[in-house]
Amino acid sequence: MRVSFGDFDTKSLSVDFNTPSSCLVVDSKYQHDVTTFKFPYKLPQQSSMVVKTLLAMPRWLFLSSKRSCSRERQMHISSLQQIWFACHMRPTKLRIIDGSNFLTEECSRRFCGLSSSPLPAIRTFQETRIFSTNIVREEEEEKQSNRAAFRATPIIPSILAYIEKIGVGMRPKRPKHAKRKPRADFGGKSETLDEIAEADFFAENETQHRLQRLNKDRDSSANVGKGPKGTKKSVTNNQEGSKKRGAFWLPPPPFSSSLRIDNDSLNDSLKGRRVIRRPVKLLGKAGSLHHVLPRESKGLPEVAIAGRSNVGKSTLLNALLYGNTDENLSPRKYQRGGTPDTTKLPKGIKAVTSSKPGQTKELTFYQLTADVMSEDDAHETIEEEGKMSLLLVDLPGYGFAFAKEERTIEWTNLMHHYLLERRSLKRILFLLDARHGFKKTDFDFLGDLQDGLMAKNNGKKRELPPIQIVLTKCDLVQQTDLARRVVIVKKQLSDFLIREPSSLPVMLVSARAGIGFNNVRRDTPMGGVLELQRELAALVPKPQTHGKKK
Ligand SMILES: Nc1nc2c(ncn2[C@@H]2O[C@H](COP(=O)(O)OP(=O)(O)OP(=O)(O)O)[C@@H](O)[C@H]2O)c(=O)[nH]1
Ligand SMILES: [Mg+2]
Repeated sequence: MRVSFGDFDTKSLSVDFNTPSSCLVVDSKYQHDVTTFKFPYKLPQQSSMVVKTLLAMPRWLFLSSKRSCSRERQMHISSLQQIWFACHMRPTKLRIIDGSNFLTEECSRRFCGLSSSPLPAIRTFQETRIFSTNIVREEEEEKQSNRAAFRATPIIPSILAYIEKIGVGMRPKRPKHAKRKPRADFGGKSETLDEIAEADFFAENETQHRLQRLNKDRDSSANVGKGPKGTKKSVTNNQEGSKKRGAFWLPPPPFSSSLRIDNDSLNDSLKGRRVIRRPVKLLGKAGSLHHVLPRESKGLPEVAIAGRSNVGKSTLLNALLYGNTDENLSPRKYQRGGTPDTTKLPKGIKAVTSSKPGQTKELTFYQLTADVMSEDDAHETIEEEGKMSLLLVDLPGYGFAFAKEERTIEWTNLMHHYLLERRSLKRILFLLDARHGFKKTDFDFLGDLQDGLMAKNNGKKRELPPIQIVLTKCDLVQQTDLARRVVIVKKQLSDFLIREPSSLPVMLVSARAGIGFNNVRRDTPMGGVLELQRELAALVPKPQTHGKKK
């Protein structure tokens, strides 16, 4: 009996399949090729050579796969299974194993009880089957113990309170007959300090605009607008206005489209200034080391969004740039989940997202710029005082992707080069699916980066930019589980990194369009995106303002 570790591509077909084997382990990254292109479509026209090799195929086929494989992928697998049965003289057992541990010599030991010595130990089919039953049991036990360990993780009250405050994650179900909590009154007293500040901001902002309009319409000498009486009345009206809007939120510059900075908590150098956002600019794309990356600039900090394929990188990028709204939602829903940001999207400037892993195949650079203008006392813009810019970089994913292997190698090399060499890179947002946390591929990726850094260092001290963990798809996880996940992820990261991990907080987001509002909490439309915007805005250098107004 022999074990073959097959790639299933044409080259290894000739190598592996010419020697009859009893077990074949297939790497999941080739499944796409196998099932879509090679077998189902080419088989009828194939020469007898392929049929011969198929007949010589093993009795056991191990297809590695994600547990939650997509329907499309399940169909591929089942079509392969049918062909397998059709072409095989003997019944073949097909098992789908978790994609994280395969194609290693270890795999042969674990699944078939074969040694990894040059010639695998001879075992009968029967023995292998018995062994594999044990393994199924072991796997099940391992899963259960993992689940138990997760449940046993303590929930830290401050983390849970933060999660509830920003409104991400699924809230615990209300018992059937329990009383519904009264809804927050947006115009009235808000729950947190931030919300009060935001409510005041909108109320005041609108008052000022209204007064400006009034002033223009009427005679400029009229006593309208600045009197305490007039202001009071307008504020009440505006509170009703913000009530109608359904929700309010205040993205920091440069994420906001038009903002007058009156708030004391913001940087002093911006106080009394107006920030006007320009349309997002696509600075460039690069898919391999042969392509030229956009030039680095001193005052232009960069933030890279990295993570496994399909973890939600591009969706998060769009949410950061444009808010997590969806124009396709019905007007009512749009209004409810909407944001004050009315930036019109220029064509081609939104990152393409897909449920199929491997959608983004190039590093894509999006530049966000906002002009800082000074204003006179009547709130009329006078002159430009500077710019605030940030570069957000959408990276392709690692792990399984629907793409040719050469292509994935190219983009992985480029990603490593970019992350290790780029000096203006100020932060790596390391995205993890909140349902799964760290997976083996994540550690592999981080490990490769650390190795690359050590090899490059040659005695000189250079470090990776701070890595900030962002848990995505939080809308699919219970809030208590999110709190546990934060604790586990933090510990895993500090255990893994050679250096001390940065003290940056773990961010929680739910970036899917329209989601943060309807599914999560009525008064927080952003599903954690706003918090991340605030975190990133702190990286942007404030312009040196030299206006008349100080
Ligand atoms: N429920 C939910 N789904 C999300 C969220 N973020 C992303 N998704 C979905 O996840 C899928 C993948 O999203 P992408 O943004 O394309 O993922 P990616 O990491 O850019 O993937 P690649 O470009 O292939 O590396 C899409 O179907 C999104 O709608 C989220 O916060 N909640
Ligand atoms: Mg993408």
